[in-house]
Amino acid sequence: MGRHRGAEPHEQRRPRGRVRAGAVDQVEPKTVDDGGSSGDGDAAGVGDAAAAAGAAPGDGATSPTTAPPHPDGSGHGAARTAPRTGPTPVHTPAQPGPDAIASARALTKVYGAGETQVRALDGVDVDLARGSLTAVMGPSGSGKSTLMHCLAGLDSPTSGSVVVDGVEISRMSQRQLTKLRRTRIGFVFQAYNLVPTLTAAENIRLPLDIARRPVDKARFDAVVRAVGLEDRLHHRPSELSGGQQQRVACARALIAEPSVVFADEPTGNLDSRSAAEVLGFLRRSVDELGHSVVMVTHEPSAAAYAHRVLFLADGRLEAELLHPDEAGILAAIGELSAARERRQAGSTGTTGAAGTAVITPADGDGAR
Ligand SMILES: Nc1ncnc2c1ncn2[C@@H]1O[C@H](COP(=O)(O)OP(=O)(O)OP(=O)(O)O)[C@@H](O)[C@H]1O
Repeated sequence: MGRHRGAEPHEQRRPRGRVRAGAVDQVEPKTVDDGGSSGDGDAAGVGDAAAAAGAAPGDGATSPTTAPPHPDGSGHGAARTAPRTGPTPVHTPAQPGPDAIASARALTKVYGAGETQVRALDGVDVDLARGSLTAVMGPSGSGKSTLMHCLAGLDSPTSGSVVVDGVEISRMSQRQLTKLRRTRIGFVFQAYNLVPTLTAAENIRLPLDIARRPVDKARFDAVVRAVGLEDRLHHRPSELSGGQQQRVACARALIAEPSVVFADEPTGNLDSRSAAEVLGFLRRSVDELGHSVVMVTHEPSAAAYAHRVLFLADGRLEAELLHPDEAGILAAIGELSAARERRQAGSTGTTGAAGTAVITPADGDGAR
């Protein structure tokens, strides 16, 4: 996946400080079996419709503003006053507070059994703030998608609890989870998952149509305006660029006013300009429309749009970074990776490169 070099998301102020990461003991074997995983097809109320191929960027569509206004941690445009810090351990209270839109406690997910067993999540405690954009990063196989799927009710945890908007979902039946996803959760996937035979407007309305809920015209117009698709509403996905298709998917995720939107690599298929448009929209949907968004990404430039970045490694929450910018995220990835290498070298008794690793996105730690 190429790196995005879109519009600078915000004023850059590089965080400083040392990593005080939590323990990450070892790399688990990465084995894929059929764990009855995610994606039961109704996530966005549209099944798993094949995405139309993204067309070239720069097609003249109305572009949403590309830069988030104030990614300062306050989330609502206040002047940044707090000094920035580097990544720090994640301290999660015993009970989720009212500000949490989604929470996990002791969240564990084990796939398979015996020698092929994989502990994809290993006791994750986290609160995701209401009215905030949270990015989840980590090396490939660290458990990002599994965490998102468990939080979104797409996958069932092996143990632990998940609360979404005040409702405990980890022991819900499939029927209850389906209803929850339709009513409280919005999804944006890397592959757009638009229905190719429907127009943009019909795709946006689909979750409401499936739920047999009326379309509030004012809400529809506001969402369409926010994603800048007023002049593309009657086009089918194949007539839209990749960025436009993903903006349709974002509008579809938001039309039903979900409690929280989960976005899995939403810019993974996009060029830098389209990525900036989509990320700018996701950020504005939080800052201006009051939504809550959780986004899995490998891209430091994408994570820089978030209020908070969570770093996963080996199924555990390793650290978090508040008030992130791209340089600070890159620095954090390097520090966390070096700390892991030091721990591994310590546990195996080897010496040498530990502590000297320089990790770039292309190295696959935090970015593919
Ligand atoms: N259905 C499954 N069956 C068996 N193992 C699985 C399954 N789904 C995920 N895993 C394993 O769980 C671990 C975490 O996977 P997950 O997809 O959550 O990681 P990720 O951080 O999202 O990775 P990537 O960045 O590569 O998408 C990996 O070792 C993966 O191989």
